[in-house]
Amino acid sequence: MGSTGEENPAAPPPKLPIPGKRNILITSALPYVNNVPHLGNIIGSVLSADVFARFCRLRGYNAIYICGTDEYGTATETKAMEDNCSPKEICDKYHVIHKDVYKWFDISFDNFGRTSTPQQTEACQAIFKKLLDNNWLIENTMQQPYCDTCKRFLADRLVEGTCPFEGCNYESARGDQCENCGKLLNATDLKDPKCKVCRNAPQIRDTNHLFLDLPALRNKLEEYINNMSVAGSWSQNAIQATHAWLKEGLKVRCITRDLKWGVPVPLERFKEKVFYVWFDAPIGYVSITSCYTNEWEQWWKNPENVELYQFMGKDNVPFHTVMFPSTLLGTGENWTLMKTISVTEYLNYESGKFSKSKGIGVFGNDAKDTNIPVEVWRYYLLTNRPEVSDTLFTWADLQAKSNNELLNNLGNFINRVLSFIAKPPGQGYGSIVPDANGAESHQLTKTLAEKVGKYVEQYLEAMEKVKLKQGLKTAMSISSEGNAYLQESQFWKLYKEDQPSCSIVMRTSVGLVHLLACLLEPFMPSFSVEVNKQLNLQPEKHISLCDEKGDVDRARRPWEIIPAGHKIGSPNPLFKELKDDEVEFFRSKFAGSQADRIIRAEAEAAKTAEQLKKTKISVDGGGKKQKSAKSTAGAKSKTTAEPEISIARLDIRVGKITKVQKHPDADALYVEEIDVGEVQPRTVVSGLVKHIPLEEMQERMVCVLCNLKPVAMRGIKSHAMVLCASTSDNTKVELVEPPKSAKIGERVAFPGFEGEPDDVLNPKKKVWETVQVDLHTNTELVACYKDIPFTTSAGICTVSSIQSGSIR
Ligand SMILES: Nc1ncnc2c1ncn2[C@@H]1O[C@H](COP(=O)(O)OP(=O)(O)OP(=O)(O)O)[C@@H](O)[C@H]1O
Repeated sequence: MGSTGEENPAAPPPKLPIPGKRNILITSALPYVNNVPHLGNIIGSVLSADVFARFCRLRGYNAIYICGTDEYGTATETKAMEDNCSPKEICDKYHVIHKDVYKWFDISFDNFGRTSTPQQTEACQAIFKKLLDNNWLIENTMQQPYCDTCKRFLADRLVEGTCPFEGCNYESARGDQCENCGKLLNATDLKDPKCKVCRNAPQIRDTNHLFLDLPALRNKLEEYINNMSVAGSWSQNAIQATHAWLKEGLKVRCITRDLKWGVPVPLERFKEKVFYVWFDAPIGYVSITSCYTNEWEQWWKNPENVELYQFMGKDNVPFHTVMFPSTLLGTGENWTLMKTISVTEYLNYESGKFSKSKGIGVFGNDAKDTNIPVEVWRYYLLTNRPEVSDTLFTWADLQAKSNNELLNNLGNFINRVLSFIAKPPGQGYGSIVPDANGAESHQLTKTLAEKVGKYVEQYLEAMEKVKLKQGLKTAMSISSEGNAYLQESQFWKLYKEDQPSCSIVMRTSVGLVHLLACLLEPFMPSFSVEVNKQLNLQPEKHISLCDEKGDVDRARRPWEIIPAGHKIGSPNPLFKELKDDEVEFFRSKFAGSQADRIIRAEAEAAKTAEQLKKTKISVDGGGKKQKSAKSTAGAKSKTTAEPEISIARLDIRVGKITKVQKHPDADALYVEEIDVGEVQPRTVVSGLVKHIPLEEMQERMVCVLCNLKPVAMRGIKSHAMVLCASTSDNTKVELVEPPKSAKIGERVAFPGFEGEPDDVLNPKKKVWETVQVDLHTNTELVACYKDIPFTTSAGICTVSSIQSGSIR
């Protein structure tokens, strides 16, 4: 395989294994591309692997961390079909979203790639050919639903029907699994099956597929599992899940699919098929490494010198302990097989499960929007990492941990130390770290140093075994010890009564501050950067945890960590209190599904707009006719006649789309900037993605209804509406177009219906809804209100092909 050639020339050269060093290759389960990752996904894979990668780098190991989006397969094809775009477009969009979320979470990948690359095709096909040459593949005929209308075989999840299990009989069971009873299914078992796309009943047809002969590979596989699970100290949950598979008896596993979006099977008679996503996804680790360096084989075909650590949630285990190793073993090549697997159980959300498909829980982008700093998020997720059993995310727990552990313990310790040192001479040390003569014989300090030494040992032991939660807890204990030490020493009294002892306490404490910044760096890198800034230490001076450099020994003599005479920077509080009302706000904001939240947000926005309007009316006391009618005298206004409902009350203007893009959170919507003759263009959201290609929207002249009440659509406020004609069945939609030479911003006229438009149409009066009934195109393709054409200074407005359509 070659390199992508896309490497950034300014980036450091890719790391390669170094003889004699510990070379550690770290991967986290490739997140599936079709959605935004939630906090469960983040702690289950990328964040956990990131902590370990950062720890390895601190230890001076030669480590790289590889991940990327898993892009092929049915789920992407289905999502693309739903969104009326290509699978590639779905992948491009979500790859960027994933990348941004992980960037915000400070995930330190050496390469975050993707699986839809030529390198992936090359890697998969090469491995496949080896398996074929070595006779580990079997061809079998399967029966699969085929849709005559859609002219294709249907993936299991594209078939819906009644669950065949007695007592369930759920009518919308998916071909791969029944959501109601949770049982795994074969699409052919469903009663009354239907194609999910066209709702026709599929037929069952024969189709040939290739299978990996796992039973024949069993001996090789078991030898690997037995040796490596001990050598790599696999976690109990990984061992259990693997043995459950072995116990069920290894069966041949199908590695091909009748799909288009995937790596093509390089055999003439299979040329219409692609590899199954679980065959190709783990090979993604290899191909993404090959995009990082041409010398990828030094990492992947070098088991003597490289240790492979893989991180994932529990549902991914058998694919990494059985399927992927069997695939690699079957090639007969000298692959670096997984040494250690770190598996999480599930993080659940408040009272239920995180769900991508149902949109339940807090998602990567939501975390950012809360303004709770990333270090708090990382800390909370890691203290709550589901290492041995499922754990629960609750807002109350996040608040308690943030306030009690980060603010009151860690933040408090650091701030007390640095603020005291920063005080002017006479009250403190004028920011200069004092000396610590006699620290070895200062009893309180000696006792503290012994405890800290032990904690550091325990921290290292836990982290080496990937017991991340334990590592974090141990590091935090050092902060508690620090607080107790400060308290016991009564340093504020010592300052007045025993200056040498006070200096010892302060220099030891500032050493602990630096040690904490180091030990906690894998968990909260942004916190460590800030502490080092407040300590006025350059990042390169950061203490490492290398045995060779003697750093671990130094941790046992904390007064030696920061030299006397060093000038610290300005101390600032590191954490903020999370208040009850904030937490309550988040809890209700993120309750229910994402869809519920959008509805709630829109209702909220409408309410606020209504209130604002009322406020404005009473403040400026009139001017325009609508306002004055209401504001002149409360009771009187009730009797004022509502102006007659006609097109004259609508403010339809000629506009030009100056910019258009897809809505970041809604696949059916565009977000446009439209010039309607005002100082600023208006932002308008339109549901036209399925009907008009993006490039055809660009620079188009349009008719824009400008006095609808602004409304938020999936988080973006739309300040007008683009008028379109549609056929009665809504299958075709076209823009209502003014003549090219019409003036941007001019009001579209309807001769005979003159008059000033309403400032803003009151939704309660249903003006728009009433007028809309009479908006249509005629047989000449002219846009009309009743039978009066939409008229501009340059002529009438038309549509391109829809006759007698309705306009809205
Ligand atoms: N609630 C959770 N807690 C911890 N880890 C999780 C949770 N949900 C998923 N994971 C893990 O997150 C990683 C990435 O998941 P992935 O993107 O494949 O999607 P998924 O949530 O498993 O859903 P799907 O496979 O339906 O797309 C996997 O290793 C998975 O095991």
